[in-house]
Amino acid sequence: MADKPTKGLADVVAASTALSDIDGKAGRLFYRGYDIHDLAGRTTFEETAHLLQCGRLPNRDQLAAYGAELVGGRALGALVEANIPEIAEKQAPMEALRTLVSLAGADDPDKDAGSPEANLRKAARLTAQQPILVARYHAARTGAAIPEPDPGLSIAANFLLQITGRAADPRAVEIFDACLVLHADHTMNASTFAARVCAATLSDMHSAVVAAIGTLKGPLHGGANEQVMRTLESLDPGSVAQAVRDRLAAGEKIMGFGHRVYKTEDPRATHLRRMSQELAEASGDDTYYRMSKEMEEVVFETKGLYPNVDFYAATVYHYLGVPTDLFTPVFSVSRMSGWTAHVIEQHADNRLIRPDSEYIGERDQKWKPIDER
Ligand SMILES: CC(=O)SCCNC(=O)CCNC(=O)[C@H](O)C(C)(C)COP(=O)(O)OP(=O)(O)OC[C@H]1O[C@@H](n2cnc3c(N)ncnc32)[C@H](O)[C@@H]1OP(=O)(O)O
Ligand SMILES: O=C([O-])CC(=O)C(=O)O
Repeated sequence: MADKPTKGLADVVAASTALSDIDGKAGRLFYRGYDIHDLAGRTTFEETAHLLQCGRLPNRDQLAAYGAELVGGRALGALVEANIPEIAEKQAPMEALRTLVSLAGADDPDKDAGSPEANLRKAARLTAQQPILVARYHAARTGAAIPEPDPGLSIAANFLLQITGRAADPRAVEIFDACLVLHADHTMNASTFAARVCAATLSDMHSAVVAAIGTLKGPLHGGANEQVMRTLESLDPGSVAQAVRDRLAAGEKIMGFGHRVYKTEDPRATHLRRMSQELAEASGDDTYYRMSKEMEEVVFETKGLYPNVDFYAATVYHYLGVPTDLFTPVFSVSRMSGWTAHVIEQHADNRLIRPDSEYIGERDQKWKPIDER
């Protein structure tokens, strides 16, 4: 007989990884041994993606080569191009991305290859294409003319350009770039685990990240950042504390709070809170930031819960001009770098992931013909 399961696999070690590490008690996060506090604001998203996918922080030559690969990888394939308009009309953003990335698998020049070299090329292309897919989806549904990707711009600068239609100011680009760095990888979170389960059957990288996108979408995971903004929009700025207390008393969860691993402040939230405050003050209307601070105080006072990465990311994206329903797609733009690195790592030392289950159903049932049931 199987052991009792741990509900939600809490504390179960499901994989070995050299990609990221969390100290949940101390509130620390590391990518390949580098403290997130040393990376955020000092290392670009491109450098971070190289660190995760290629194993080291790049020197100038390596970064130039990887950057050129990313710029070259931005071009979308024919099948994706042909289907963007209809998908934008019929699917919500995360559903659309799930479909478009699946189609991108059919367009990929390495689609029939699973070698380590092909996986690295696919990882770069997927990382390059994800922001373009979000922007092209948004343009198709709004009918807006979208600037062409600018080969001279970083992923962060190009994304803000394509989403808002104008060149973002350099500080906004720095902040958005740091957001991408902060969201890039996070040990065995649900979407990464989904990607690794898929990859461990020796399925291909596109299939694995499609599983991950579908998993990130849920409001208990990446979908929480959109819900945080919806909550802020639903509250009266004058009665935030009482409304949050009422919701908690009614047994509701407040999105953007709590975490399976962190028992103290999520180190990413420390950066995002600061960025949210800076952007709020620069915008001349800090209402949502002040409401967020009040929510944070009440949730801590009432439940002892800290904000997670999704809480202040919501107002940061809002102040940067990202539409609310694209917040989770923005998360996927960053996490694509981590998912693909995990697929590479899984394929490099693979064993099928197949846990056991505890049977809790009926036993010794007596079969009857259909007319006697
Ligand atoms: C990128 C990310 O994925 S970060 C997480 C994003 N998700 C969210 O912000 C959604 C809100 N938060 C949650 O639902 C949870 O805290 C999770 C999913 C993040 C972690 O879940 P778990 O580790 O399974 O904790 P679980 O949901 O069992 O919560 C434990 C207790 O804290 C409470 N709790 C946890 N989070 C919250 C919350 N946000 N608001 C109110 N109560 C909460 C639960 O109700 C539960 O209380 P109980 O023991 O009295 O029943
Ligand atoms: O680790 C988790 O469970 C969720 C999370 O914070 C992330 O994926 O960034």
